[in-house]
Amino acid sequence: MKLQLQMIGTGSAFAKTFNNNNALLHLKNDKLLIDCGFTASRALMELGVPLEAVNGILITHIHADHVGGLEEFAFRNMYAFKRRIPLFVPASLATVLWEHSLRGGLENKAEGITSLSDYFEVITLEEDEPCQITPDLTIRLIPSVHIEGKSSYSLLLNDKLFYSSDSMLNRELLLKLLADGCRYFLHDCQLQSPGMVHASLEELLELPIELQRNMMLMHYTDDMPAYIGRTGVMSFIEQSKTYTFSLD
Ligand SMILES: O=c1ccn([C@@H]2O[C@@H]3COP(=O)(O)O[C@H]3[C@H]2O)c(=O)[nH]1
Ligand SMILES: [Zn+2]
Ligand SMILES: [Zn+2]
Repeated sequence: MKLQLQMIGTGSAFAKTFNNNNALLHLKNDKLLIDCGFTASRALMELGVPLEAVNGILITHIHADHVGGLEEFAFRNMYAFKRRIPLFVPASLATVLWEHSLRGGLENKAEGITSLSDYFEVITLEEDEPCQITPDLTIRLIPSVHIEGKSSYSLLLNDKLFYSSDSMLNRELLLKLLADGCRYFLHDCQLQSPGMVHASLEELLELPIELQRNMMLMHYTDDMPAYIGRTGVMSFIEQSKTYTFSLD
């Protein structure tokens, strides 16, 4: 299948000239948002995509640039669109997402609203088990190394496209995926070393060239333009542009 992927934002958590690093998948009958940060609804509006067109959301981990927009989606789906859309959440994060992030704004005991399931059709995803999202798209959660002691996940789409979300570099994993036939790698990239909780450009430039050839960089800081031409054969994925990936 041909996957149409549009980054509604490609910025790091604190970027101001780029939106939060969130992706919109334009599927045959669905629009699935991968992560929903605090800039997501404005980014969609600027792209001319009505909030109502998004009929599924997948969350990779609990940082505001990945979940900070969920409250608006919850309220608008409940009160304006009167529907519950699927929310794909890693099983390890389902309780935490409600208890530690969303409950403060969304709980309304007077109306009997006490859980995430009141707003969304919560579908929990298990690690390393492919989940059939649509008839022609599966997504597998791969635990990522991001913040010690906090669960976070990278994604593998149809075994062909790796989407790191937020992760430090895991060279062995990337090499194994490449050997197993993965064709595209979208990786977060901290332009200045050290990468801290992300992969740094310096580390990514040390990967075997056959991996770098298939690598697109995302989750970058505002000074990204100064790095154009300094990423070897790797390219920056551009905010707003729709890319087509062949996942057959
Ligand atoms: O132990 C920590 C925790 C957080 N941070 C910063 O906060 C940001 C949160 O979103 P992010 O995961 O996109 O990027 C993170 C980093 O920029 C960090 O440098 N070290
Ligand atoms: Zn992030
Ligand atoms: Zn993060």
